Amino acid sequence: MAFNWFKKKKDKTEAAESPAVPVEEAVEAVPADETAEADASAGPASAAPAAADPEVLEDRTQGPSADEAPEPAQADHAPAEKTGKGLFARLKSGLSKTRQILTTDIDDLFLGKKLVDDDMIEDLEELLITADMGVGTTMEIMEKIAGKRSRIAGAGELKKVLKEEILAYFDALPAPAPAAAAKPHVVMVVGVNGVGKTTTIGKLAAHESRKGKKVLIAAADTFRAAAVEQIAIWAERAGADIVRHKDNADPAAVAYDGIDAAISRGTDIVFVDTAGRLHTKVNLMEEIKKIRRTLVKRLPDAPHEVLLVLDATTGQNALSQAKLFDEALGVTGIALTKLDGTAKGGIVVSICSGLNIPLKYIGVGEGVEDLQAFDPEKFVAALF
Ligand SMILES: Nc1nc2c(ncn2[C@@H]2O[C@H](COP(=O)(O)OP(=O)(O)OP(=O)(O)O)[C@@H](O)[C@H]2O)c(=O)[nH]1
Repeated sequence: MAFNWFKKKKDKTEAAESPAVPVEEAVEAVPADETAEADASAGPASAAPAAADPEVLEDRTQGPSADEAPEPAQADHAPAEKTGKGLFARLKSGLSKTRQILTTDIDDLFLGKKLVDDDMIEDLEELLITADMGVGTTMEIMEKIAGKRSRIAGAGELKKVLKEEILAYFDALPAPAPAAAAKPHVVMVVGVNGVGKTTTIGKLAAHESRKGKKVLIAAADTFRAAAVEQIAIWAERAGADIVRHKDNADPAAVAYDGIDAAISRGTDIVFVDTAGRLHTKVNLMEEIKKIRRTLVKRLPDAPHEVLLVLDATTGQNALSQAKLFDEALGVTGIALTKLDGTAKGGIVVSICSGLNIPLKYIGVGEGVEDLQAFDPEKFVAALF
């Protein structure tokens, strides 16, 4: 069976294996103009913590389960949604652009047809690439589907097979390392500018606070003045402490003081915000590495997590960024934001198949409850 996509396979494999995006391009993925003034108004003002649902962000690798967690510290926060259904609805709505491709467009493939034919295989391949599953992953999935084509009668069955294949990638992921039972537990948050680091920290802080944890944020993104203001608002709303210095202070000093304060105050968890952009991008990694070394100086086993924030709308470039940050810092987990703003939600599959780093959180909107612990089953269910 010589399908056209098989003919194209060699070219595509070569394309997939071509050098990744150059380092500088990768760290400069988000044009400065687009995000330079992603100011405080984009943060808590428009995305005030509303839901007091401890399940929203249950981190499957650490701490007590949502059920075991103490009552939220801030009972006055009116829970927007208490049920898993509400969260799932949010997830589903956040993934609607990608679902349009994977559901509606697959339904369309079968218009006037009952069985999978060569044209359909070709069109499906295009759909998966469009959804940003990545060339290599798409080709693997297509091979499996081509092998099962005689058993696939109708769009429903095709989607079922696709779901199974996608889940197989998630199942093959390494189990996240068990969280260190350290106090304070230090999470260093990194990523290029504008991906959503500050916002993600705000959401995580709100979540931890609601679980009754004492949270401190070290505002070490001293490069962008608005970032400190933005994180300060999130901290206040989350009931978290904040350690901040003057604009353009040494970020490593802020990080050090943050850990220092956390130790003396008996803080449970510290989030260290970092800048995503410097005057010279060459120095970016050096500065972040310095922050890491400084954390170690004050607390030898810190940071306990290095959470890399990636923006789903940057597509495959996110993978290049992940490799770069991993080489420099040893990334322990990924938060993938802005899945709601893209039809390229297949990037989740690319990340899980192309990197050996657990995907811990996904962002499907700007609200606190829209940052969710990544759950493969729910994700796939929401996608189709
Ligand atoms: N739609 C949507 N927007 C998001 C999501 N996560 C973050 N954002 C928005 O992305 C924008 C940038 O977020 P920030 O948290 O400021 O990004 P940052 O990485 O801290 O930026 P720098 O400080 O410049 O490095 C803000 O407007 C956020 O509200 C998400 O999951 N969905």
